[in-house]
Amino acid sequence: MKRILIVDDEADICLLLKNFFAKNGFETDTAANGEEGIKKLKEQTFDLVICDFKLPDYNGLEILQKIKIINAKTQVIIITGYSDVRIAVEALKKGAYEYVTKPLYPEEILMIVKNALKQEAKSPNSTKPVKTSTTKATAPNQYVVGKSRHAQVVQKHIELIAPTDMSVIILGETGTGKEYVAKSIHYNSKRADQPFIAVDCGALPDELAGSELFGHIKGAFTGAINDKKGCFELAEGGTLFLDELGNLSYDNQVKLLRVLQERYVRRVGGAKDIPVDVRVLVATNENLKKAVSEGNFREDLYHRVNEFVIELSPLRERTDDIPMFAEHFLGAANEQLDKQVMGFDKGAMAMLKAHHWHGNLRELSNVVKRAVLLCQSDKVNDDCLPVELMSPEPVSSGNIDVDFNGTLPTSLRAVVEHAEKSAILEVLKKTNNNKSKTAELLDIDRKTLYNKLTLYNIDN
Ligand SMILES: Nc1ncnc2c1ncn2[C@@H]1O[C@H](COP(=O)(O)OP(=O)(O)OP(=O)(O)O)[C@@H](O)[C@H]1O
Repeated sequence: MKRILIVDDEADICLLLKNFFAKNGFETDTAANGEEGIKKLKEQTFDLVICDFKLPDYNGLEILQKIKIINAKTQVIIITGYSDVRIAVEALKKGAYEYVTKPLYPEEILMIVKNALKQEAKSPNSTKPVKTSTTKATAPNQYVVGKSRHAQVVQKHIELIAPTDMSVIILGETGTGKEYVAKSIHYNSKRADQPFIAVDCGALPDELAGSELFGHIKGAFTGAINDKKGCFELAEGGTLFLDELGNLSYDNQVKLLRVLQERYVRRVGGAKDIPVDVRVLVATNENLKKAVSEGNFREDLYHRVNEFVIELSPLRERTDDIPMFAEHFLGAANEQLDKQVMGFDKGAMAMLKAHHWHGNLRELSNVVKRAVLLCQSDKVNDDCLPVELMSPEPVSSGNIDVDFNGTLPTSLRAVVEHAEKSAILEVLKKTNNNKSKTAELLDIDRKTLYNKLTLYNIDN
């Protein structure tokens, strides 16, 4: 029986999840803070941890790091508020399996938990922060090109560059699809039948990076109990995708440059040069050029990998692509959740197009998946979308009408009331007169909202 640890300082959430997972055939335990969770993880083995991002003693990234040190095989799912999506994405980079946003829907977490545990069972090597991808996982028909001009240009570049052996730097914010582009280059190249190996250099601890990339021989360091191939050898004949290249230590940058120039690797502790034929694609969401000028990234390595650049725009700058991706994610979610949601109604699509999407396609995919899960009708409507999507800009006094038509207000109280009424009217408009959502966005309860509607003579 798989074992799950739930770490959350909200006793209700712990209890709800504990009972729900117990009913679904898991053995569960809970901890009210990070320290207690760590203690339990040291004493017992858990297959998976569901952990709140904001604990009284640790934040999600800190606790994630500690969990992975105790047992790198333990899958971690982070619970976060919607506004923390950017930090949650950071957690994914540091080895979390997935993040879920509040409010929690047990069915949604159950699905994620099952997938996480399946993946763990399938890949005995998952102790290593190395992701290997197979043809199946990247079937070209899952790749959406998009219809914006930007997407069309990117596609042209992929087609142009794929058949060559050139190194490519893929630039873009988190979740813009850099790894997808790398896979598309690989599967459109003559190396398509050979391995595609992805390494997240951002998740590689410095002391492990050399061995992960170049391999090691038995006895090279404490813990090197066997000879091990590195990613270059694993990718032989195929493509190696180095994500977050900017995070590689200077020392490993030197070694990497040597491999790229001389086309052989030497395992850590080894004396033999092993020839390698590997195409290297790299991605970064940092400004590598700036890192070079600041002396944090080797200029010679930068020039070596910079044979061609593909830059992916943030989703908010190519809103024409949103409907197509949303439909694609909807199809995937229908399949995964065994649902038959037909599409999005006008209001929901308008909200998707207006949102800022800090987490880009990854965030859109998660939002659509949850919407499909919650959807009770044939189309996704605004009720199924996170309330945060209702107000693309945070409600602030800057948005609120405080104009008294040139006359001076009679009292400070009148100013407050005027601002309050304007804020309520504005949010009601944005939510299509939905009282629950209006109250939620204004952070008041429904009763208070109704009192204020009466006070300010607002129709309801
Ligand atoms: N072209 C595409 N077609 C379909 N889905 C895509 C495409 N590009 C990205 N996605 C979706 O967006 C998610 C994030 O993509 P990907 O991992 O490639 O982004 P990334 O830029 O490499 O992210 P990070 O910087 O965080 O590593 C994918 O899991 C997939 O669901």
